[in-house]
Amino acid sequence: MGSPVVENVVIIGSGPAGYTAAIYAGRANLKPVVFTGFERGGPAGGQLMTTAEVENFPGFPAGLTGPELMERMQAQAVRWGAELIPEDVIRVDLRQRPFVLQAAERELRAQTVIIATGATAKRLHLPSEAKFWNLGISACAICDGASPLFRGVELAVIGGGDTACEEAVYLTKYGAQVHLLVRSDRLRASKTMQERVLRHAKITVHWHTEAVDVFGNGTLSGVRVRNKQTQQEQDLAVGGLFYAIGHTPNTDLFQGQIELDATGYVVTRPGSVATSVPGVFACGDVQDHEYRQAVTAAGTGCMAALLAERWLAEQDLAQEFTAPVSATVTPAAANPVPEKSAEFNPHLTMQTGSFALRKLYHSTEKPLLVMYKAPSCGPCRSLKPILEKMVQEFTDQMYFVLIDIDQDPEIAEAAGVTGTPTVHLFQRKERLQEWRGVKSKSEYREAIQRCLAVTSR
Ligand SMILES: Cc1cc2nc3c(=O)[nH]c(=O)nc-3n(C[C@H](O)[C@H](O)[C@H](O)COP(=O)(O)OP(=O)(O)OC[C@H]3O[C@@H](n4cnc5c(N)ncnc54)[C@H](O)[C@@H]3O)c2cc1C
Repeated sequence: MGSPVVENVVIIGSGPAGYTAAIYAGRANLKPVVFTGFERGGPAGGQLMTTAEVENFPGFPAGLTGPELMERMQAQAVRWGAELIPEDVIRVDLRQRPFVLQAAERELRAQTVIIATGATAKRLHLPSEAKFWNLGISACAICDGASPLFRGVELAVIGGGDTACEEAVYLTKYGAQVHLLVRSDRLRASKTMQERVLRHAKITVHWHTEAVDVFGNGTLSGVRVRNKQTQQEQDLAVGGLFYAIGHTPNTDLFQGQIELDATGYVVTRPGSVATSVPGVFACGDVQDHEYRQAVTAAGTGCMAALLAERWLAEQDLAQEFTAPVSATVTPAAANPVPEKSAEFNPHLTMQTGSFALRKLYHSTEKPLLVMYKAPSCGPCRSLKPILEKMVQEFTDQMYFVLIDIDQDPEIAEAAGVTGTPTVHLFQRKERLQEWRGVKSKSEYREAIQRCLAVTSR
């Protein structure tokens, strides 16, 4: 047996930093491999998958949505030969060479590693937070704001920076009134953003205010807040609470193997993206607590790929691949679920819309997997092709129905959907399982296999 393949460069993460590194490494004929991430450090595509409008990325004068921008970057990386693996890296060994990276379904060896794992939204850990997580509390207004739970009710956002302000403005589309809870007497957001918030008729800013706990009956019905100056507490009746309180760098994988600073960010050399381990480079938010922008992440992604290329050449380790540049982007699944509901055809495994769901719920004996998504939900965009691909393993043995909660709010409400993505697995009208958020592919697959095993008995 020959020795296993050693990759030139493996990139961990698929935000602006990871995809830019992939574009540059691809153009250098290094055939980069990208672990896009899945669940552990946020969705594939990174933080911009949870934002509605990106208006400051150069080259798009009219702005575009975060998911659109990330789809474009992904397409460009694929065009230059990057191989995308939709898995989380769960372990790395940077002490041996080649470096070893362990993911859910494979182990890779690499001459160079580019860390582009970004950052994850922080939680407050209020006493009753876990009870209402996804039942009224969310860390992503852009993903969950459109859910029926939040329509026409009062909502609260915690935070005083750009994210909090952006989310408060966004939520005014759905909520009756939005309360912005700010710990100090000022907003840290950009001037333009501050003005939009302070002038908005549907936003009330509560200064010197912190959340103490949350309450409700099944779903969230309020938040107890304390005025930090007077120590007085009061209940704010809200049906939704959104956290926008900052991020933690996704570096737990690298603890003890590369130099991290006191807050967990990767330390890179001044003016460079080289880390304390030669051949390992870090780019984007994982090494930047100052700028944290898509364009700076992309800029450092470029630097990481150029330095990786240089390092491979110096060590005489580069293997060049001259694969033809593909003209088109490969869709994630060969037969994606149609986005709009067509006429119901029971012979198709993939279905869309409430009519198909009602029909199949009442008539089929086969396992029925239902995914609820929202148009602006980035994690939904990552999960949908993964489920589509997985469902193809069970073609004709099951059904998969996609519900857009914006188009079919009644059925989402009847199903108790409080955030997206939510996935339900039914068999013979019985709901066997519910998943909120993105889970590992094996979780969905194993549940379907259990269903099919029962059917065949
Ligand atoms: C709500 C919001 C709005 C924003 N709006 C703007 C804006 O308008 N303009 C702007 O310039 N910036 C904006 N930003 C900031 C911008 O999103 C970030 O600066 C940028 O996404 C950072 O890119 P990144 O590639 O470093 O990391 P991220 O975008 O955080 O991507 C990290 C990637 O790493 C992956 N990952 C993590 N752990 C693992 C693992 N163990 N294995 C495999 N993969 C892993 C994740 O899945 C993800 O793909 C916004 C951020 C937020 C939250």
